[in-house]
Amino acid sequence: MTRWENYLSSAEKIIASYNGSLPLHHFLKSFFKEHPYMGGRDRRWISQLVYQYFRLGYWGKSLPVKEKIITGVFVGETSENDFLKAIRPELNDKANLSLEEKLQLLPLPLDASMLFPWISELSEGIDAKAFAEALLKQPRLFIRVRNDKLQKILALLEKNEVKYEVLNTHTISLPNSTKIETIIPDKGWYEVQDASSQATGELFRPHKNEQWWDACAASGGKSLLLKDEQPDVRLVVSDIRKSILDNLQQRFKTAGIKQYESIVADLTSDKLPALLGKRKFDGIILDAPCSGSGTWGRTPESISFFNRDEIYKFQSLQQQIVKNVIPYLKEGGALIYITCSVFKQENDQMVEYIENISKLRKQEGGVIPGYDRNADTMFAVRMQ
Ligand SMILES: C[S@@+](CC[C@H](N)C(=O)[O-])C[C@H]1O[C@@H](n2cnc3c(N)ncnc32)[C@H](O)[C@@H]1O
Repeated sequence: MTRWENYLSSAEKIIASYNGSLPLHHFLKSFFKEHPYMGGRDRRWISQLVYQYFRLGYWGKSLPVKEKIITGVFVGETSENDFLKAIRPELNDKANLSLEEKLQLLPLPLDASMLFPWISELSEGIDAKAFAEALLKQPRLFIRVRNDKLQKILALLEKNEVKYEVLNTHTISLPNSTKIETIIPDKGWYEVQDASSQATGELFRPHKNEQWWDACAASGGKSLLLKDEQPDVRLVVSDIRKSILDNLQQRFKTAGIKQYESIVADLTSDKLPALLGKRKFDGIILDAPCSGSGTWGRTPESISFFNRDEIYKFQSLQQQIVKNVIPYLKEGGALIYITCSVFKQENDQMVEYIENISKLRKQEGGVIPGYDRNADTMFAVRMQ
């Protein structure tokens, strides 16, 4: 067997044994631990083959796994590569064709609903074809520039010959494989944060001395965005998981942010008043637990294992959380409702729900498409 046939056979084995219960990158990690003779290059290629297989979603279920892997590499890679050269040279010769042209050459037709079978559930404003086809490609890595370090960061990227793109004064798009932490040693200069996630911050607009609550803070991506916009907000962060708030603490320390209060809280619990007392906030960021369907370009295995009923489980959790959180908003205060979902049940229908149960009205926002720049697709609205 050649090296390339070995890669293909390992990828087939991994796909046959993977059942979706662990994230694929964890599963691959333990697979490679059990096969320590595989070097870095082997691991990269095998992982890529497995990911390209899952990027095709429901397409080609009747084909042998091997054929689906080869097709995944053919449609997903934009240039000639050693794998196709060795395994299917006639496809390698066509690797530079456009996606449209490549789709004409496939053994079976491929449309958006095969790549993403829940097209009818998409939020208003999402271009279904563009969204689904973007799933074929690995998303980019994005950083948010902090402390006016744009020029210094660009100089380092150029020195390291990284092909970057500056999207705006604080967002840089980078190849996914960029080892950013070795290129920019000072972690205070930037945050790794998806371009669409960065864009949610445009809705915050905090003022000096205001009191804000990041209610599902996790490791603090949105809180850091808020504090960088207005360092003088008084901030409360909470999450149901203590461990993730420990990560937040570490991240805040690195970013030089000291003033904030951290609370472990289950937002579905009736114990919330005991934790928050009579406080009222000028702004609440509710980055709700959700399906994560807007980020499946990074975890394409999710498409093969997702069950549609889960959308409604998330919607019901979001309704419960929203109902408990809104009473803590001051009269005239702003609720920033965010998800990284593309489903209308978690987005548009939640806005309707909030308007039905409260005096809050949507002021601005909606879907933040990521498919035009190889980023996640998110949803963010400002309600007041
Ligand atoms: C989308 S993530 C938040 C991401 C974060 N805002 C950021 O920018 O990095 C949602 C968070 O909600 C938390 N969560 C889930 N269920 C919860 C609940 N019942 N009460 C409070 N937090 C919850 C999860 O632990 C998770 O960290």
